[in-house]
Amino acid sequence: MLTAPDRLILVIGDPFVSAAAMAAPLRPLLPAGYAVVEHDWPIALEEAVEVNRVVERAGPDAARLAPLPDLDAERLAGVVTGFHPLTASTLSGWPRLSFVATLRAGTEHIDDAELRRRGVPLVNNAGRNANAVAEFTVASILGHLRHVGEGHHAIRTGGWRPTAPKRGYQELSGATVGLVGFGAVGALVARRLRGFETRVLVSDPWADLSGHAGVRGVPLPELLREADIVSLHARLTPQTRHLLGAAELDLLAPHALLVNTARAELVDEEALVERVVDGRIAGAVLDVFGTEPLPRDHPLRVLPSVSLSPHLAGSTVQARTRAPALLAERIVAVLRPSGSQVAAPGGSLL
Ligand SMILES: NC(=O)C1=CN([C@@H]2O[C@H](COP(=O)(O)OP(=O)(O)OC[C@H]3O[C@@H](n4cnc5c(N)ncnc54)[C@H](O)[C@@H]3O)[C@@H](O)[C@H]2O)C=CC1
Ligand SMILES: O=C(O)C(=O)COP(=O)(O)O
Repeated sequence: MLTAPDRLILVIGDPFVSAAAMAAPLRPLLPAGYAVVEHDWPIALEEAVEVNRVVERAGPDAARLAPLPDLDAERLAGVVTGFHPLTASTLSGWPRLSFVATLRAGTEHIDDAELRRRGVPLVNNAGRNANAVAEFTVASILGHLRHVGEGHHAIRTGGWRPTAPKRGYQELSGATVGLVGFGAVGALVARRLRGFETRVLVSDPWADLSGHAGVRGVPLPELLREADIVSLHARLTPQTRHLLGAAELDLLAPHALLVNTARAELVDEEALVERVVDGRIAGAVLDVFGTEPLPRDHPLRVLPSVSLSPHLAGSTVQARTRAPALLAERIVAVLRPSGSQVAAPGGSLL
């Protein structure tokens, strides 16, 4: 006889990945007695991005939230969200949660203090698009050094070779690259760089560098002084905001290139612009900005020594396809009975 499932899992999709795509790999892995309720976040991509920027800066309570379905809270065992924020007040209406999960690696959009207090594990999706970001980082460094964008633009606008670049066309091989942050993305960037015969310096107070051949851990000031290319891969937290302020930027060599595919607020953007304008820093490669989309009259738009991309580093077909399956495995590990991998109470599994 068929009985109604007594435990529900709410899956909240977003404009990047639908609830159906998120739920598909999870459903067949769930133990008996669980049912999935799919709910799409009915807002446009632009607004979703804006809500998430607000959340990353100010925490989930600052977001404008779309209403979630009215479910029997006593039966709600888990919630899976993409970028949709989950505030303390939303979570407090669900007293029987066994887990909360997000398709993202970052968990800024979830009030984890509330979960920690209740001992509910928060499952995140570390590394879901790390390869996408790592490849993009290396590609945009190479593109910048060889002026690929300018060449393309020159041909598109009826010309041929672009105006000769000030420092000529540079090779990556032989350069000293400094990675600030050595988590999922930073470690992969180091691996991808190995084939280019670069010297790699790392500054990350918490990373274990053993097992990573060819990288040397150094204090941040040393990295900033020595690197030809500094690439940022730390997460944005209150502690890492303006990790590179004016004083740190002044340690960079005059020929140095600053690369940021992580978060704009890791750097004092105004101080960076000033230094690129007056030539104290040779150039920058930026995928992330204090305001996105970048305002039309922003000085970065016209600086010749800066290569820009519209927050694209993590967006690949492979990353989006891989993420729901990767997360489903991680959720099921939390739901499994004792003896299997279980997150620390209130902690993140990964
Ligand atoms: N542009 C894009 O499309 C995307 C950007 N990102 C960004 O890429 C960055 C890296 O992401 P993941 O590698 O997944 O993060 P992760 O959490 O795996 O690694 C971050 C690392 O930063 C380190 N860290 C913390 N404080 C530090 C400090 N003061 N100095 C140096 N290192 C410090 C941590 O120890 C950790 O190893 C994040 O900012 C993330 O938001 C991620 C995905 C897409
Ligand atoms: O910055 C982006 O575009 C991201 O995709 C961040 O996602 P994450 O939290 O690293 O999974």
